[in-house]
Amino acid sequence: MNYYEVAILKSPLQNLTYQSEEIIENGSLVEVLLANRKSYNLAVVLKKVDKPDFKCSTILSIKDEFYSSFMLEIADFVSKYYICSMGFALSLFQAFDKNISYKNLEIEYNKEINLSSFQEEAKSFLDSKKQALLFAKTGAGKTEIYIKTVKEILKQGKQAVFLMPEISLTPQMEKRLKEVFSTNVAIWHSKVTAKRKKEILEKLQNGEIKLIAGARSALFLPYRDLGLIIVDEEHDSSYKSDTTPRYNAKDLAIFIAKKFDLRLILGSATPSLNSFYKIPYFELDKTFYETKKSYIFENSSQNISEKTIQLIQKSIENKNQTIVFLPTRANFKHQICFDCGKSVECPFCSVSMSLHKNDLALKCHYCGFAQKIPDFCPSCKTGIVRNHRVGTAQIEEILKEKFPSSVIKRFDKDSVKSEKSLKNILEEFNENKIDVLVGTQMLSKGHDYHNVKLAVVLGMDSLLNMNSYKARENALSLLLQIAGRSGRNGFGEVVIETKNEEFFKYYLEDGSYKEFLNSELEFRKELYPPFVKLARVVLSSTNGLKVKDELSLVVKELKNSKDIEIVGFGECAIFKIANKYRYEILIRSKEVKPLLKALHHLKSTNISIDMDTIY
Ligand SMILES: Nc1ncnc2c1ncn2[C@@H]1O[C@H](COP(=O)(O)OP(=O)(O)OP(=O)(O)O)[C@@H](O)[C@H]1O
Ligand SMILES: [Zn+2]
Repeated sequence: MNYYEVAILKSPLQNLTYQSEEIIENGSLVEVLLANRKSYNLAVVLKKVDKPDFKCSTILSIKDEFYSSFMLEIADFVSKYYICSMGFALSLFQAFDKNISYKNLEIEYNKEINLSSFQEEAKSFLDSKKQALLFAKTGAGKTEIYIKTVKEILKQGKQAVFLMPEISLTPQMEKRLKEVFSTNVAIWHSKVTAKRKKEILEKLQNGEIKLIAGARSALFLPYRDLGLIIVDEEHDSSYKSDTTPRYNAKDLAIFIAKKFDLRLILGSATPSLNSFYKIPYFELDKTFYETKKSYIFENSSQNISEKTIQLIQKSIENKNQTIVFLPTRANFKHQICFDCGKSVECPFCSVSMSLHKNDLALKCHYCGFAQKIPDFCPSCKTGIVRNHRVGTAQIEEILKEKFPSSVIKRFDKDSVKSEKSLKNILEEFNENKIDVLVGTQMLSKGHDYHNVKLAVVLGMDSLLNMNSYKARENALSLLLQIAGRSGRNGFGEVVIETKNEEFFKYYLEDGSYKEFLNSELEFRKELYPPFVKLARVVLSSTNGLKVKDELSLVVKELKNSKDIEIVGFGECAIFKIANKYRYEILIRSKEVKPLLKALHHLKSTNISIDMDTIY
């Protein structure tokens, strides 16, 4: 009899030992039955072990799929670093199929890529390093540099993966990639249909597909011989998963590239401080097309100022396109009573209900609860409720009123619900059928439309004032990214409504993002990443008293752990979500080892751990 340690897929359970008459290779997918359960579970054989001194169940069947040693090593790292079961870590991956064999097909590429001399210089630098950061101004033409590099890697018979924030996987990008790589490229993200995914996996394994362009999950496909990982817009927080394991695909890409000696290119106009500090970079600060940009600052207390409206009007008259950014969706974020001053809160979460006029409803953006718009304040029953902090829907409404004959559309989670609606709206915008597009963060990411000559940025102050060590970095990089959508070919204007003109103006006009990063490094010394490791522990439960007691215990335990420091603990900024009371503890350490040691010790089903938290 043989004995094997196996990881149960999609399960928080620790690894278990099973027996089998057969010799099973490491990484094989098998079927097992869990004690006390009747349903079958998929599991992965990790290694052969000695006969244990307890009785084992037998492995029921061996499947045709397997996980490569490359995958097993990465999953092992994920489970240790991001603190989850091996079963959860392996569940990130798509297994190999034993029945598909690989053919090394020759590929012909028709489209020539001609880089500018500046782009060539950047590329030479990237070629000279195994892992490097392309710190390239918006509109510098990063994509072109990536494409040329990918071509070379594929010519060597290797594969490449090109990660992008999900929203950048637009028809435009797809078209650009297909022009060069035709059937050798596939797009991969969560909304691709199951049928198409199956087809992609097959073709990736038989050698027809050589390049995958995708969201963070594209990192976990069955690559036979990966030669290059590209992480575009590497600063983007959507690379961080918000469910267990809370990995960051960008950081994981760095780990994989270093561990397996692969080429890695991180790219951004506003690189994260971590990458800037750790990875050798090339600064490309020439845009591909001749461009000129002017910044206009407005300090107004209105939702959108008169002057901004006039600029939009001028832009419309000139037949140019405008984008309007603000960080809040819906009509208004807060409803506050005129009389008693209380805000209308979700009954299940400690957050304000947002006003959605279209649906005649107040909605909670955390749990989805919706209710009728109340006529009077629910607290004092008599006061009239006022609206606060304007959102995209309201700005859309204001602009539609002002410019009735123009086409004004909204680009946010409420208006873009499917891949199809995303494609449609971007296509319309590309074809100049939309005059003004009002949207949230989704607007800022990588779009390349040459007729946008005006970008309006609202609500930056609420981002800058957020209670996070990253608030300045997040606000400034977002502003630069949005500004980068305007005037990509020729002249562009950017209007910023803010009470923090000094900060933004300095780095936009006199200083540079690099200067900002350097000043931020000074500010974070000894205290914050990249100089220390930061982890966030969240305890949550519907039983508010019990979870508070548990918090005290965990804090005590952590205080006794060596070489780590508790930065702070208490109620989460949003104390209640979906009826669960939430407490958090922020921990830091100069070294990763003591931090992981302390975190691995914590045992409770109410705990979730966020290593390298981005909050
Ligand atoms: N070598 C080139 N040949 C032809 N066109 C190019 C070349 N380089 C860049 N361009 C064009 O310049 C524009 C900007 O390029 P791209 O979209 O790659 O910029 P980017 O660096 O990704 O910018 P962002 O950071 O704003 O997303 C695009 O329209 C692209 O087609
Ligand atoms: Zn709620």
